[in-house]
Amino acid sequence: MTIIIKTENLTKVYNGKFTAVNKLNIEIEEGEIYGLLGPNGAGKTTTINMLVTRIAPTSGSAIVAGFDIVKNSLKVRKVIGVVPQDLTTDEDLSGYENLIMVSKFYDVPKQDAIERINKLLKLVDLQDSASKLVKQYSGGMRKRLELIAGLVHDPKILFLDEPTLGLDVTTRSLMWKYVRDIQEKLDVTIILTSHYLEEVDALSNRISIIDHGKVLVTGTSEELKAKLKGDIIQMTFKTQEDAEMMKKYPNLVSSKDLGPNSVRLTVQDSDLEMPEVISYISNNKLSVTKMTVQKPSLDDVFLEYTGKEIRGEEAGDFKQTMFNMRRLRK
Ligand SMILES: Nc1ncnc2c1ncn2[C@@H]1O[C@H](COP(=O)(O)OP(=O)(O)OP(=O)(O)O)[C@@H](O)[C@H]1O
Repeated sequence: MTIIIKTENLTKVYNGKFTAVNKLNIEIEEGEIYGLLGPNGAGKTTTINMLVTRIAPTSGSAIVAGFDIVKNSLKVRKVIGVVPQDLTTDEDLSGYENLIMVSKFYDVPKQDAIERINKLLKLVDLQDSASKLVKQYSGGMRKRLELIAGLVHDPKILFLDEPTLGLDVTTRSLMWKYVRDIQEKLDVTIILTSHYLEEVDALSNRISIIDHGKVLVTGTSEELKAKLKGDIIQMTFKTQEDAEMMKKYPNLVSSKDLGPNSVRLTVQDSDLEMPEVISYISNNKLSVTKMTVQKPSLDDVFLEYTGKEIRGEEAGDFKQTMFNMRRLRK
């Protein structure tokens, strides 16, 4: 395992008083897709801006592909690609012309550039639209073009800032396929920031959750979910008395009120616990109108570590089982 990015106590203080990134220590492995997750203002963009040498750290250091971000910033810039949140391609040029322009900016020799561009266009299925003007592209095509524009100079590391912001759900998941293909076929390390939890979950080999400029936890999605130790059962009853009675169920890790007549229970393992829960409901003649069982999602992990909720547009992350109480009573 080779570490391609390493930060040591990386710190950014704005205007001499506001610490946006606070002694941040991260290690990113070569070839991985690494997701940086955090609530608004957590310090993600500031961290990325320091790593791509856009802004200088106040203290601490970082090595990117063997180069110090302060002492060797020009060398860092040659080995990284950056795909910012905002669109950068020129609408009045074709996709191909845009990529040629980028290759000139990076001094890529002409023949190498042509070969590389053709390969990249093919990789994201844009080869047939390469000569069209960008203003004729759909939102998804434009994002794909932006993605490969960051790869024309063959960087070792690609920084992707919110790669699917503003795309619909279907186009977004198609984009994930292209990001995965790029990581596999071009052997590039990808650093991803996104506020779509399901995106970070689907793409990243490892995730760091950051808040107040510090790493709170790092691991694979499964490792992070496993840290929560428990599954969640949400129930709504006909009366508040029944909901209160349910909170007395003996095998709980924790319980929480969820509004009128509703509770959220955490149990060690819902698969093992459900028969007991159902017996308890039946023995105590509780009247349940709705029950949902869910394995911990990245949402729950995020909530646990940051105390805040972050929500993508769709919560497709968790296994969910609905129990109809009429069936339970049979
Ligand atoms: N140039 C600046 N001058 C002063 N404060 C700044 C500057 N840039 C960012 N900040 C502050 O630093 C903190 C971290 O900002 P940053 O943009 O890095 O967070 P973020 O995690 O990327 O948030 P978001 O998801 O909202 O983009 C915020 O409180 C922000 O207001």
